Amino acid sequence: RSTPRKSDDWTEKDQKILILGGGVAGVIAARTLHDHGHDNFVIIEARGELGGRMMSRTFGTAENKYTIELGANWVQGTQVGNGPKNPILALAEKHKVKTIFVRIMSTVPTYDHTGFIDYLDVFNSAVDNYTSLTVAAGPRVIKRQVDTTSRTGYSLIGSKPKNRYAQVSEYYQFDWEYAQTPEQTSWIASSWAENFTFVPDAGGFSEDNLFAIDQRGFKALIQDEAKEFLKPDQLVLNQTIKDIAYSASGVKVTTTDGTEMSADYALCTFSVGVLQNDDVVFNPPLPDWKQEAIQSMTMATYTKIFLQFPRNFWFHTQFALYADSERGRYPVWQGLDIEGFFPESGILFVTVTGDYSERIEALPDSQVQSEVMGVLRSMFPNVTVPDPEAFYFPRWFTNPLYRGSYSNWPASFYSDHHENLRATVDQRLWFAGEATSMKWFGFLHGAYYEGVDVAKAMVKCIQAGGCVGLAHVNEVTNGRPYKI
Ligand SMILES: Cc1cc2nc3c(=O)[nH]c(=O)nc-3n(C[C@H](O)[C@H](O)[C@H](O)COP(=O)(O)OP(=O)(O)OC[C@H]3O[C@@H](n4cnc5c(N)ncnc54)[C@H](O)[C@@H]3O)c2cc1C
Repeated sequence: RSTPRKSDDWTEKDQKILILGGGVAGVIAARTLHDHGHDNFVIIEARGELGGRMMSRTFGTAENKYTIELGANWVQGTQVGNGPKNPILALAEKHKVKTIFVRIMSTVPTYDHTGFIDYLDVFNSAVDNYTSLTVAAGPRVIKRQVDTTSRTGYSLIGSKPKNRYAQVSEYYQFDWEYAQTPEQTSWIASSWAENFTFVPDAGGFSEDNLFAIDQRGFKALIQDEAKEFLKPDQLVLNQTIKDIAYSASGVKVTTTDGTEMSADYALCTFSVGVLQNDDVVFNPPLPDWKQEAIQSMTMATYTKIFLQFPRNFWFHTQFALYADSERGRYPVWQGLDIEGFFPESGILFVTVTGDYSERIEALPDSQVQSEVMGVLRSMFPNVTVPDPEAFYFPRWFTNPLYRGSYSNWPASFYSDHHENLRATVDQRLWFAGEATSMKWFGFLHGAYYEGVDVAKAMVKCIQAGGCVGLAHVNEVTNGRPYKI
C-alpha cells in the first residue's frame, strides 16, 4: 500500500501520513512517528537523497578533491556541563561525523582594498556592540514594548557604523549569522535566537561552534540516523510534488510525473521560501491567515563561493575580513587549507548574504569569479595571485526546492504570525521545519525540534481519532498601531 499509484479514490488512502520533504525536520518527524508505533508513513523527497539543506558536493581538480558543504556546516552551540545539549551535536557524536572546534571571535586578519590594514580595535568594538544589542532587547520583551529592526536597536545603543571598517565588523557579527542586514531583521527575535542557541545563562547550549569536515558530508548524520529505522517502502526519492489537495477528510499529493499519493494526514516540511513562491500549489488555496504568516516571514540567502588554487598564498588563520566601500561585498573569507581542516587543499571560500547573494545569483559564474579575484588581488597587492583551478557557488535563492537558505524574522512578524505559520490547516495538513521553530528558526536544531514536536502532536491527534491540530488565530491584530 505504500507504492505510489494513480487514484481518485479518497476513501481508500495509500497511507496514514505523507511526510513531504526529507530534510532534518522530515527525517526526525518520521523517527518520532516510528518511536510512537506509527510506521504507516512515507517520506516523499524531490532529490535523490535525504538531508535537504545539509547538502555537500565534491570540489576540486581531479587530483585534489574534497567534500565541501554548500549548506549547513556548523553545529551551532554545543553543551556546557550537564546543561541542554544541541541535538545535532548528539547526532554528530552518535554517527561519528568529523567536526572541528572553531573559535569564531578570535583574532582575525583584517584587509581593505589596499591590502592588510589593522582594524582589530574596530572589530572588537563591534563584538561588544552586538552583545549590548542583544542584552538591550531583553527588557523590551519584559516591558512588552514593540519590536523594531536591529538597526534601530543598534542606533539606540549608540552603534552607528560610519566607515567601511565599522561596517564590515558589524557585518561579521550580524549579517554573517542572520544572512540579512540589521534593517531587515527583528531586534527582539534576533536577540532571542542568539540567546537560545549560544548563551547558557539564557537557556542556550553554549557559545561554541563545531565546523563539519567529514568527507561523507555533514548530511551523514541524518542519513545514518534514517538508516536505523526507515524501511525502503517508507521512502520515495526523486519525486517533486507540484500539487497538494486537502480537505477535512484527507490529503492527496500529485508529483510532476503525475503520480498521486493519498493519506489521512500530510506533514509539509518545505522551506518558507518554497511556500512563498507557489512552487507547490495548494488546492484549495491556503486560508488567508496561513498565507499572511508565510508571506510575512523572510527567506534569507547565505552563499559560500569556493575557489581552489594551485598553492596557498593567503592568511594562515581560518578567517579574514575584507572591508569594501560597499557593505556586504565579499566580506568574510575562510581558508580550509590549514592544519586540522584540509591541508594542501588550496581551498578558500568567501561568503556573501542577503541582497548581495540575490545579486550574484543573477550573474554568470565568470563575472562573479572575476569580481572575487579582483578583491583577492587587492587584498594581496604584493603577491602574484594565480587564477583558480576550480570555482563554484550554489544558487540557493533561485533553487525551486529551497528559494533561499534559511528563514529570518523581520520586525513586522508577530508571535501570532509565528503561531499561524506552524498551525494545522483543516485538521489534516500540518507544517514543520526550521522556520516554524520560535526559539531556533534558521538552525538545524530548530528543524530537529520541530520534527519531534509536530510529529508528537500528530500522534496525539491520531490516537484521539482526529483533532483540530495546532491552533491558529484568524486575524493578527496589533491593538494600538495608529491613533485614529
Ligand atoms: C548555506 C546554508 C548554511 C547554513 N548553515 C547552517 C549551519 O551552519 N548550522 C545550522 O544549524 N544551520 C545552518 N543552515 C540552516 C539549516 O540547513 C536548515 O535550518 C535545515 O537544514 C532545514 O531543515 P528542514 O528540514 O526544515 O528543511 P529542508 O532541509 O529544506 O527540507 C525540506 C526538503 O523538502 C524537499 N522539497 C522541497 N520542495 C519539494 C517538492 N516540491 N517536492 C518534494 N520535495 C521537496 C527539499 O529537497 C528538502 O530536502 C544553513 C543553511 C544553508 C542553506
